[in-house]
Amino acid sequence: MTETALFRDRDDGSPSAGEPRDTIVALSTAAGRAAVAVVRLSGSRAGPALDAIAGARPAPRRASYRTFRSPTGGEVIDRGLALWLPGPGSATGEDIAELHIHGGRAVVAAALEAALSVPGVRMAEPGEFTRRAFLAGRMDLAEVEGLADLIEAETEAQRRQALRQSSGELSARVEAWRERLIGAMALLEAAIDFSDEDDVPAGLRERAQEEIGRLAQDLSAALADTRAERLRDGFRVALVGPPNAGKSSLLNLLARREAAIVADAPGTTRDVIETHLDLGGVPVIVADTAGLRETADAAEQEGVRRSTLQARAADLVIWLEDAADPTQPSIEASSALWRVANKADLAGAKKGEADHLISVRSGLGVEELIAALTEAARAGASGEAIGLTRARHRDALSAAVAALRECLDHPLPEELAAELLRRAAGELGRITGKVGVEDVLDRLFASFCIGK
Ligand SMILES: Nc1nc2c(c(=O)[nH]1)N(C=O)[C@@H](CNc1ccc(C(=O)N[C@@H](CCC(=O)O)C(=O)O)cc1)CN2
Ligand SMILES: Nc1nc2c(ncn2[C@@H]2O[C@H](COP(=O)(O)OP(=O)(O)OP(=O)(O)O)[C@@H](O)[C@H]2O)c(=O)[nH]1
Ligand SMILES: [Mg+2]
Repeated sequence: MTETALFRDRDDGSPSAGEPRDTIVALSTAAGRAAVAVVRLSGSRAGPALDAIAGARPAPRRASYRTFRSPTGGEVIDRGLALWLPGPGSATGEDIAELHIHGGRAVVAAALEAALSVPGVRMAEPGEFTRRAFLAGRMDLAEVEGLADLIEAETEAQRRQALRQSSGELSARVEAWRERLIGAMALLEAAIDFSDEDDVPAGLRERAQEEIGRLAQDLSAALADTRAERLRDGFRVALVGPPNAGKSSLLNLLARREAAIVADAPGTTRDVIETHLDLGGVPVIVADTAGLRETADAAEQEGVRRSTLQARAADLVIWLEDAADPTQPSIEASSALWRVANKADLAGAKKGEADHLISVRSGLGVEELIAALTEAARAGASGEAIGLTRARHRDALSAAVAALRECLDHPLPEELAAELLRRAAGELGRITGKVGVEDVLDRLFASFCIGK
């Protein structure tokens, strides 16, 4: 039997409850009726459980067709494929057993019950398989986050980014920065060591300072590039403008369904209505909002307030106006704003100062608008280098940059400068989870599905 090096069992052979060395089991495929379901076990009892349920362990990493039986009553539960993936070369680093069964609710329940009847096996908590992979050193924190994003990915560009992060690309980039920091620290320490002597190698301190300057620049550039985070969270577009311009009609056209109520009367929309699009692999969140106007109606006032908030939070504001009745944008947009004139089909319609002239009714100009939106979303949400995908990464990097700037802004003694570099290196270490991250871990793993 394989014991993992990390968690040894008690003398009586049974692991104690609540400790990581418990063997865990969960349904790893989605809950509910399905063609096939996978029940997965990880830990030192995974092998004995497989023996008890499937008769014997198949050869490692070879699917084998078995009859699965209840270890207590011997009743046949189902016939399916068994997998035996001994540690440490498994996803969790521990012994893993998998039962690939038919995905009916009762079959899954019986298979879980069979696994739980084996001593030392308990239900897994959300993310616990992945937590074990992290604890076994098989994945670092940024990779785990990438894996969480991979499971959440809804578009191609998101999937590619998450796969790259889960494969260690962000970690490697952060690690390269950290190594350069350590290099600069070594220069400073050499300067300290030589400071009592006459033959101080020339320019140690200067070389360190130059490298700190370059690092501060590179880290600041990475911090300023928000594209990866936008790809993860979605590129936000707000439809705002005067009442009755056709904002809800445009939203419905983009969503290809009647998501928002359209009516002849101005002031129809009050709540913000969001729809999720996939434009060229980038997730785009389009928000329809209440038409902007002075009003005595309290609900509509609140709608107008929410419109302005949406405009402020958006990566792109589409100011939709009636082509026969142009209105200057009266909104504060923190990013790009396009003027789009709608109802080109009506007499008296002019493009005027608008960037686009469209008709939701006839479809005129809509294709071009969607092409422009796709381009904007692509430009705003995907880059070549793997970027920071979470606020957590940004916070750590900002703190590192602040420490470096302090080094650059004041002529500090080497000892103090080295201390600041150590702090910066520690901040970078938080991204990959080398440094104090317990609270982060609990939150992150709780966000996983059970069985992952
Ligand atoms: N059925 C099934 N499919 C799955 C998973 C799983 O756990 N079960 N995974 C769950 O996440 C992913 C695959 N993850 C895996 C990660 C490592 C190893 C593994 O055994 N690695 C060894 C040996 C590699 C080899 O021999 O080629 C190693 O890296 O040393 C297997 C699966 C996606 N698909
Ligand atoms: N002729 C014409 N009418 C349109 C066009 N687009 C929308 N409409 C009509 O304009 C009216 C208002 O459309 P909505 O989509 O509800 O306008 P809105 O901007 O969401 O209005 P509020 O929610 O009140 O701010 C409806 O009667 C639509 O059918 C268009 O391209 N041409
Ligand atoms: Mg509307």
